[in-house]
Amino acid sequence: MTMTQKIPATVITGFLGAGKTSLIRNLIENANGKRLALIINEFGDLGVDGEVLKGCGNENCSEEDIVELANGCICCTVADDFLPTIQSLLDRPDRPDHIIVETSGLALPKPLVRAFGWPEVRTQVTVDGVVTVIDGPAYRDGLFASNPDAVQAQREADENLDHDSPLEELFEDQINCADLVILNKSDLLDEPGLETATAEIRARLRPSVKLVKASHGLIDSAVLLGIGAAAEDDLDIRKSHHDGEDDHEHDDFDSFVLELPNPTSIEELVSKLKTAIEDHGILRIKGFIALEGKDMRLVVQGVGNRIQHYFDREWNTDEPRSSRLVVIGEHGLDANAITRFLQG
Ligand SMILES: Nc1nc2c(ncn2[C@@H]2O[C@H](COP(=O)(O)OP(=O)(O)OP(=O)(O)O)[C@@H](O)[C@H]2O)c(=O)[nH]1
Repeated sequence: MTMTQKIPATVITGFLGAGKTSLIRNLIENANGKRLALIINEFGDLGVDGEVLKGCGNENCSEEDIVELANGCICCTVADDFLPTIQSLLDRPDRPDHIIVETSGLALPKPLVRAFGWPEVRTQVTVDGVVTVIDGPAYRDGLFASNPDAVQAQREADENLDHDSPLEELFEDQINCADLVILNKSDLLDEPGLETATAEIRARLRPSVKLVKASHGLIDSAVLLGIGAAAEDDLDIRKSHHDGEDDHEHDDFDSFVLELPNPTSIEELVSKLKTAIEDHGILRIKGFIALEGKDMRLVVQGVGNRIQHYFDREWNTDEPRSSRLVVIGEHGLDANAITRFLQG
């Protein structure tokens, strides 16, 4: 009797805008004939990542193979969202060769990996590897480091406090869970910057964890897939700040969707967005813009103060030509002020 082989699944994690979607897009295009199924979880409900990936139009991964989970962070909705989704992929007559799960940039990977250990899943699927994508320039600029002054002040006020910043905690949870870490956006770091970042990150990883550099998520699929970690079996070595907690919240972060009047100039739009990002400490901004007089849809991607934009396709006749952006930042983001400024 032959045993049915478990389907390998790769969990892709990494902070907002680190390059997870770019990595997956590249993987789809270089899958060497493997049929991939994607489960995409995004913070903010515009579904930008799903749209970008569906835009690939690749036979290794058709639109039906892409499932979007938009009800909040996957780590909090595993039972309601993730498990039924995995089950429905497994019930298909044409099962995928490999499942890729893109978590939202704010998700803790460990609760998701734990879900793969649930009895109904573990007999059929195994976590081939947890891949953590790091935004190189954001790391260099200290986004994930705790603020030493603030920590000292807290320590003096109460020595029992958890001293880490929310961004640092999340970063640590994401790298602690990894089997493979990708230092992405290498093109934006100089050689000494790359060396420093590599050495510092290396020192924080378990010895068995591989660290590779990449630009635009370009990684050989042979490095990415086939790690064979069975991560669901060794959760204990993957330390989390939330170990022992039944539940956790994402209330360190806020997000909202903003509708803009359709702009007439890309340059003006980008300059306004940059001002808003700087004035309000926005971490991530992305969405679709209907530029006046253009039949193409404009995709806007902002990570920190870096903004990219490109036309991806013509507007469909049955969709409203409107301009909508999702805005994400740390808790306390002033949605009203940002909206007033960008709509004005
Ligand atoms: N210069 C440079 N830009 C990159 C690189 N990788 C990704 N980007 C850009 O960074 C932005 C965010 O990339 P995504 O792949 O959408 O990042 P993500 O991690 O999926 O983002 P979220 O799903 O919002 O967390 C896009 O504008 C990308 O084109 C890179 O290696 N170098």
